[in-house]
Amino acid sequence: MGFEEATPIQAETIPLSSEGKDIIGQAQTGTGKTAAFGIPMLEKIDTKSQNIQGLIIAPTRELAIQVSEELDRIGSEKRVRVLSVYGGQDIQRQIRAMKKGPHIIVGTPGRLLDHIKRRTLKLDEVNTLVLDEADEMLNMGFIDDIESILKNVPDTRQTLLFSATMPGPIRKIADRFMKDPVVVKVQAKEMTVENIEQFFVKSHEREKFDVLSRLLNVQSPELAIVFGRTKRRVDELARALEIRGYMAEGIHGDLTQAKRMSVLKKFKAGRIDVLVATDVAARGLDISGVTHVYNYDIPQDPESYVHRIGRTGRAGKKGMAMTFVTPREMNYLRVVEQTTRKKMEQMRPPSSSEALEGLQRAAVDELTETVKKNNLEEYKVLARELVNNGDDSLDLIAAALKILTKEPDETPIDITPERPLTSKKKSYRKDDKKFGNRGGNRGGKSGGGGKPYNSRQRQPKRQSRDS
Ligand SMILES: Nc1ncnc2c1ncn2[C@@H]1O[C@H](COP(=O)(O)OP(=O)(O)OP(=O)(O)O)[C@@H](O)[C@H]1O
Ligand SMILES: [Mg+2]
Repeated sequence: MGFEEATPIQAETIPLSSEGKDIIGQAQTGTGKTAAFGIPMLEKIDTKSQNIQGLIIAPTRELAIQVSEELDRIGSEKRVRVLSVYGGQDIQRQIRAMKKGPHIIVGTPGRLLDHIKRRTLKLDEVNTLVLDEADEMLNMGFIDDIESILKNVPDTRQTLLFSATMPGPIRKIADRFMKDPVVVKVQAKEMTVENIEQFFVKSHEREKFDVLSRLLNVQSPELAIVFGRTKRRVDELARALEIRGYMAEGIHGDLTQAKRMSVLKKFKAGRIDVLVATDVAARGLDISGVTHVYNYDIPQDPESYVHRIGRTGRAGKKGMAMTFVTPREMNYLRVVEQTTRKKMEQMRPPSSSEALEGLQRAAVDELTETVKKNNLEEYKVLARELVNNGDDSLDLIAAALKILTKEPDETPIDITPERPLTSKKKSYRKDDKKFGNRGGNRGGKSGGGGKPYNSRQRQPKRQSRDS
């Protein structure tokens, strides 16, 4: 796969895992945790057997698919069969695939449980279990589902639990499902990746969209993800960006699975370059070329921040993260900073002339790229004619640039305002019930906030992304 050396989390956990130990593994986003649990699991598989020997549970469908693809690649020489099962896909098709004797199953909790109830999934030969993004599954209220699934997995199994964040309540999972786990925490000064430059942009709710447009124009990301708080937000933003001429589409849990997959596919192929998403895309997704992450709405908890911005700056690459914060949410920003132990630098919103300049620079880049490609023969005759006609070549280039420049589109856009997150002081302790607001039927409403960890236990189920 072109890997030259093990990443620290791989170097530390693979030997332990091969000895059969239960492991809680924590390391920053994009540092190869998938292979860290995947390689020893693949090593153990007996390919002569037709039984399922490895089970991986992941919080979202797209992540389940991605993990199964990565394991498939690593295990292809050995001919290990890996199958993903998740909600929104035809269950009969999954049942047929199950009959081909996969060695490893990667699934989302809801669908795994469904198969267990239908008796189409036999887990009694599973010797390795992985909970990827374990803390998120706890947030989403999947712990009872996981418990039910694990009743079907032998107690003698090895259990591995991985995430970039391990908030306190994760202990609950460890106590319930693991045996003397070794905690491996890759030591890092900050919880976020150093290669990601982190900024915040102070902006009033009603100005956010123009600020976003200008930032996109100035920064010209290769691929960008814009995170919004709710599904409605994502729909509105994606449409508004399209109106302004960006190639953008939204992804969230209310779309059909076919749509979710096609949007993601287009994004990976660069046929859209802005993906607007709810937290459904915050965890685990590994998409190369994502250079910028914009938190259009500040995330509701610090872990979500860590994972969202971790969609860029992966495997040693550089990235940039911009978090929009309304004046009333400044408090909240500090809570995030305290958790990540990293200060965000304030960025001034670009002016419209800076935005224009950004677009002009993009035109210059396009022009010089085209010169580099050097297949201009067919145009040189005309070019020579133009120059010989006496027009100044500087004027000619300037005209070409003017035509190439996609001038800023300032079409007025109407985005439904979101209420700001309540400040730490207001919501924490005095009125802890507010945390219950998280989730809601739009996939995470505003409200809630404050202290990140200990308030979690009382939260009701966040809306399922898995159904
Ligand atoms: N040893 C390695 N050397 C180089 N690249 C690697 C190595 N191991 C994994 N990678 C690549 O690094 C990228 C990130 O890996 P992966 O998705 O497993 O990260 P992660 O730690 O699970 O991140 P997240 O916390 O966001 O889920 C992937 O493209 C993966 O193929
Ligand atoms: Mg991962």
